Amino acid sequence: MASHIVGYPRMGPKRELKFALESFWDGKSSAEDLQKVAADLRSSIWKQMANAGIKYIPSNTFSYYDQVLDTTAMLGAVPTRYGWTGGEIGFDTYFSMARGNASLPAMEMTKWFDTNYHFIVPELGPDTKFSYSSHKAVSEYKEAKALGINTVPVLIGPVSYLLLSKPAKGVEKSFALLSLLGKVLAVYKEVIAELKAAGASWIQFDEPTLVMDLDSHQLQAFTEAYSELESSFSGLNVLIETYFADVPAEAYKTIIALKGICGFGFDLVRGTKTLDLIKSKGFPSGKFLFAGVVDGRNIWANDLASSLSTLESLESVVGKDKLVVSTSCSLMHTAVDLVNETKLDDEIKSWLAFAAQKIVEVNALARALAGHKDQAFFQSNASAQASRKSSPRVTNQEVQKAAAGLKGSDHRRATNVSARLDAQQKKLNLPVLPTTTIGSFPQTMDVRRVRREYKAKKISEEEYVNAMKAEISKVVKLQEELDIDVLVHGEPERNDMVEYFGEQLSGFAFTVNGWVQSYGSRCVKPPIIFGDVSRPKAMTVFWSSMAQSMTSRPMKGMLTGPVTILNWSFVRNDQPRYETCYQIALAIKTEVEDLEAAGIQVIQIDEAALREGLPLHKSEQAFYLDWAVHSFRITNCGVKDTTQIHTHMCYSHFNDIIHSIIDMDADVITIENSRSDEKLLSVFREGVKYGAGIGPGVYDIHSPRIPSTEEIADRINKMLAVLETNILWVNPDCGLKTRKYPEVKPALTNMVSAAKILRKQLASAK
Ligand SMILES: Nc1nc2c(c(=O)[nH]1)N[C@@H](CNc1ccc(C(=O)N[C@@H](CCC(=O)N[C@@H](CCC(=O)N[C@@H](CCC(=O)O)C(=O)O)C(=O)O)C(=O)O)cc1)CN2
Ligand code: MET
Ligand SMILES: [Zn+2]
Repeated sequence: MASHIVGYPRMGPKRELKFALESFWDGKSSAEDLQKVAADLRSSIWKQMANAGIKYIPSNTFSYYDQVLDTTAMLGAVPTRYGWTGGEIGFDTYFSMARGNASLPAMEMTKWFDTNYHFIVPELGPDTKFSYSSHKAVSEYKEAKALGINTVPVLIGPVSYLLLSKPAKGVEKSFALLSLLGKVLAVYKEVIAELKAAGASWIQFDEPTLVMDLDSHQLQAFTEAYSELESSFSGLNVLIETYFADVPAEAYKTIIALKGICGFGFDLVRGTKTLDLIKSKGFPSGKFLFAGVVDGRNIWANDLASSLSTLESLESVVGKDKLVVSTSCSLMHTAVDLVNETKLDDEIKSWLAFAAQKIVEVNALARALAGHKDQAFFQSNASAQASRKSSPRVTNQEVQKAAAGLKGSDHRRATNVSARLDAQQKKLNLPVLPTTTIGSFPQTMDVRRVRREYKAKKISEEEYVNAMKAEISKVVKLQEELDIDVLVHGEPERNDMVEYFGEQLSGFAFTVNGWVQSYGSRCVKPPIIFGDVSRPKAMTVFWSSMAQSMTSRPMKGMLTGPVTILNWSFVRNDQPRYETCYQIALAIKTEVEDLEAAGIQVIQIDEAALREGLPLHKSEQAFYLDWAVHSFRITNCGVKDTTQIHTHMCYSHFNDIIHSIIDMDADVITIENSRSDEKLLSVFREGVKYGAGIGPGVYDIHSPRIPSTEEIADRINKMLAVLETNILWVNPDCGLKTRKYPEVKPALTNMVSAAKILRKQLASAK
């Protein structure tokens, strides 16, 4: 019985890669320094898996930035504007595509399925030339081999690569990306041949798009692609790996019929219906089933007894020697190693398994199936499962009762939105096209240092509060100078918009090193929701009141909404996600009430991750949207008409969920927009009625580029063409925390100037 790992975190147990990358980007270290850190990380991961007894160890799951970008480099599909002229792609071209350079913006980045990981979107067109231009997969394979470890090189499959691409600028939107399949396959054949020559006996193709609702034409592409590659596969074992959801029945039928494929990997944690499919539709004889029973998306210790019984039930379907124990997806979506957690107590620790521990679980399951069950390991796992089920720390009767009491009511504000906006305007007295920002201001080195020193108890609470007060005052003054209408306090006291709230809520635990890559060198440390959630005391009132006292302009209270806290945390798996979400909603509701009572007139409740949590299968989306939108409304349905509720969302791919956004019934929504303006505005052009306030972002905050007054004015004009003047707000795309002041000041100056130019135009047009 064998064991397999789909992929492994590459940032390192203490984010070694992050620091090496950022130091290289800042010109503080050389390319060789960076390569050395990377090689050390890879070798230690491979050895760790080999020592644990894993049979199929992945390689090429390392990346300097992103695995999709690595594939673009492998295929030589560099957009022409980056000026690459051929040859092996080096750091210059690679990081220019990833991050932009002095003269060019970066390529677009978007969410990897329903995770908080972002990939670089390939830009392709009929003229894209493909050539084998990065031999990374082969060199990593050889590197491991030199260490005595025969790995399974992992490639993003050709069909998923194309389905995740977008037509380049200037190419018809309707361009059939799949028409490039033949050209792409020609490069894959070269890669396969070289891997074979280097000694590879297995290759893994990640084809996660197979879990999406694909049409027959898209499914046909899989048949075409893998038939075309079949002759290259002779002498090789090929695994097609899927993850993140159920594989729909049609897709299952399509792939198990493929010839030349030796094994199929399925996510059996999020894909429980796939398990039924395997049992009911059968599994091709003689092929390997890579059964993903260990959760790669979460930090809970596996319920080994339950996994073992799942695996045993599969043995009779696929045959004892053809069943491989695996992870549900790459472990890059979970934290790295529990060993480095010094602040978690032993009880909670016994409930957890990070990537390093999950490897051991996979192997223990494989050995148990082979008749070598480690009784002591299984026993201690069983007692940990039992302690988690019965621990009084998990249950809070009062919270359970309050959450259960929510049923049956849909929690809506009593007055309709236009009447509320009128009532609010009487108090706020804002100009047309009011200006605001999304919340955070630059997190300077100083701000981070003060927070770090306070956490390490190197400075007193008083010193900390004074430093934060000085920072907030600086941010308030700056906004007044810029003449912004609705102010923010800048969020200097927050490490992260989710972790910050997690740290103050009951039912949450947090890690010291539980980092997960979000994009490039940026990581997040998702809090762990282990029990019923409640709010012991006010979380933001102190800071918001302090900030409001510094200005006569309205100061936005700033909260993270329940759906976003849920989606960006490690969530308990012993109750449905919506139940946890309702509990968080009740906790945020009390905070909203406290802010209102403290005299805060505008409260923003961010739901940045609402879109991201949308289930991958259309059939499950309505249910999710229903409880997610309901959770948001619970937080603010009790406020006065005169209290203005804002919300904010990142990522503008929500034309398909616009009715749910309207149903959130916020007074004002600010939305990321500038990287895809036509897309968002088209929804309104197509006649969707929208009566609440709306601020589509007028400039991209992900880039250091400073937008001119003219281009911002131009953007606002485009918005005015489709939206009523009296509902439009002017704001950036998202928070400013990753930017620097020399970028933020001129950008906001230009934003306010643009708003003023348009106000004049509107006034003279009357
Ligand atoms: N949870 C979440 N998901 C999100 C976003 C978000 O804001 N939050 N935004 C979108 C984009 N994703 C992002 C993800 C991470 C970061 C980001 O800036 N991360 C920081 C870490 C943020 C953090 O928690 N920082 C802590 C701890 C910093 C730290 O490690 N300090 C070191 C020293 C190094 C230093 O201070 O720089 C130490 O204490 O030893 C703090 O500032 O308090 C990073 O990787 O650098 C930004 C955007 C989508 N998903
Ligand atoms: N209020 C938050 C901020 O400005 C919202 C960010 S959405 C990722 O940072
Ligand atoms: Zn945002």
